[in-house]
Amino acid sequence: MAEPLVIAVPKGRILAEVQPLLAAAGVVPEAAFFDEDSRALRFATEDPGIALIRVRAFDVATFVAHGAAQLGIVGSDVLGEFAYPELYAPVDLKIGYCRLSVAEPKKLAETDDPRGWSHVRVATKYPHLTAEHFARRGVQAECIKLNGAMELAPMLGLAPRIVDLVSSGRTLKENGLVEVETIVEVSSRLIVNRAAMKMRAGRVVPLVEAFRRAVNEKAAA
Ligand SMILES: Nc1ncnc2c1ncn2[C@@H]1O[C@H](COP(=O)(O)OP(=O)(O)OP(=O)(O)O)[C@@H](O)[C@H]1O
Ligand SMILES: O=P(O)(O)OC[C@H]1O[C@H](OP(=O)(O)OP(=O)(O)O)[C@H](O)[C@@H]1O
Repeated sequence: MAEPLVIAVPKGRILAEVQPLLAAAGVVPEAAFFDEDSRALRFATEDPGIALIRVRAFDVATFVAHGAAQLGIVGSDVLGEFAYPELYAPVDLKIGYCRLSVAEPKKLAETDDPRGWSHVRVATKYPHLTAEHFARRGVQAECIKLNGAMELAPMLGLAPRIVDLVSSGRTLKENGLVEVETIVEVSSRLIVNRAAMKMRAGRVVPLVEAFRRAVNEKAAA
């Protein structure tokens, strides 16, 4: 029998929204998959032809781009940051809604005018998307790469501004920051390795269609 298809799923915040979608697409993982205390990383499903792996959000794209997993679920922020040509993103899963924004301390925003910026120093997990955004605006961006807790950067003098994901705005508010510019709206996507889409079309295409149907049914409900 052929090796099972591997679907890479992010652990952390999107997982709760992914679970009903997997079920609606007919992917039923073993119980340990839903157990946060499980240390396992690879999980069987009811279909011996499909396995799941649970990895960090940024690593989903890497596993799928290199063909170590054939499909994955990942935010469009991560896709934009890496821009892997090996990835095809056929379905917007309509979960994980947020936006990538520029933020700065409330006090600075009172007098600041983003239209006047010629150079900015920002702390971010997204140096490529940030540099692209500012380059389009003719602003030179100096990015300091962090992997989390960007909100600390302005108050500790690491960088006066940050570029981070915003949803409710609560994290910014609780850290004395305000949003001054939206870079891009974000949602999660189903991604597929382009070679797997061709070579294993018989298994991959029906699975992609099952996810597409699951999203449409949820939207219609
Ligand atoms: N506040 C949010 N609301 C909705 N979706 C979000 C939010 N924050 C992040 N996301 C989505 O979830 C994905 C994972 O988020 P994030 O990188 O914050 O997770 P994490 O669990 O901290 O990951 P890691 O620990 O691997 O760095 C993001 O790529 C984005 O697409
Ligand atoms: O506008 P809000 O609703 O407050 O959401 C924004 C926060 O969500 C994300 O972090 P997450 O909670 O995933 O934790 P992280 O710091 O581990 O990335 C993001 O990096 C912000 O910090």
